[in-house]
Amino acid sequence: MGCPNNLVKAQQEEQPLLSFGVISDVQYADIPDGRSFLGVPRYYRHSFHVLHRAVQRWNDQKLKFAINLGDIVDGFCPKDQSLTAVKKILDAFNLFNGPVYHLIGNHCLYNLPREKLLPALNINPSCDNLTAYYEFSPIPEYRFIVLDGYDVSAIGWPEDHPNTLKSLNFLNERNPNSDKNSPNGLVGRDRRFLMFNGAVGSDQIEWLDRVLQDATVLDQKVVICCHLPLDPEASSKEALLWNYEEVMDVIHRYECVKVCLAGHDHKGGHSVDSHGVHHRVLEAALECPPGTDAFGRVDLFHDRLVLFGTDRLMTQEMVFR
Ligand SMILES: Nc1ccn([C@@H]2O[C@H](COP(=O)(O)O)[C@@H](O)[C@H]2O)c(=O)n1
Ligand SMILES: O=P(O)(O)OC[C@H](O)CO
Repeated sequence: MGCPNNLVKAQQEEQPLLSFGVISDVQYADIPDGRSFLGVPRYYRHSFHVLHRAVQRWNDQKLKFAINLGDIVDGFCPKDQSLTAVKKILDAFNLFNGPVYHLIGNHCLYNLPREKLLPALNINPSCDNLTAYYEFSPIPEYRFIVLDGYDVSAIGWPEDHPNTLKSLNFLNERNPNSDKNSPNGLVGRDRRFLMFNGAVGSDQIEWLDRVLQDATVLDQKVVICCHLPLDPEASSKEALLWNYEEVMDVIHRYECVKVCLAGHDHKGGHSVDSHGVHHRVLEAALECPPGTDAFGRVDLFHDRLVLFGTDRLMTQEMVFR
């Protein structure tokens, strides 16, 4: 685990309020190694071993919970094996001695429809509209908000669902390519208008606003989790949430949001935005060559959050404004 000396010292001096585990983009499939569209190697079978080692480490460290930032299975997984692959990954997560909070990603939705995926991931079991946003407060000082970045998207909903039709219209107006996953010709932040991305819908925006009001009243610090990154400085433009500006406008109305965690953009990244909010995109488990890892432990303090990364997942201290 790479860990600068001053962080080791800080860790020895002060006990965190709470520690939890993080991992993103396992994208497991029982298929040979491959590459991304841009040629980056992807190790579909090895990612299972990365997850397995993560869970062992989290148990050794007695972490209170874990967050999976999405994409547990890959879109190349043969569709008759989707359920088996999801079960294999969830069995590995279930070896963790604590709750695991899951986010959905585009690759999850390539494999299973929401009505199968959400119960499997124990997301919103009592919710009948198949949305995947929720919140939890593991200690009184902190609130975690999980956003559903595919709330409005052209994947994961039935073909004739209003969300699918609305999203296809949205993409047609912004991306002239016949392959709506191609950013060819799109410039700057407009390169995010791709089929493998999505948006946070209006109901979810209103809900987010209400939760942030409540957190403010309770004097809680907030960590936002979304599979899709929310800040262009932390991520490739191609990976951003379609309406990241709208979501960040809501977040910036409040002082309580300190950190946004994301996945999707496999190389990872970090930025501090104009309001002092940290954005940390996690390096993908899928892109770890055999024998290497990408997972982490996060320590929460009153004035900062420290991510201790293993191997390819970079260590990051995020001091609050
Ligand atoms: N620069 C790019 C990136 C992607 N695409 C398209 O998206 C698909 C998924 O990309 P992966 O990196 O996850 O393999 C890919 O098959 C392309 O259709 C693209 O066109 N240009
Ligand atoms: O996880 P994928 O395969 O959808 O890839 C997403 C891209 O890395 C976003 O830039």
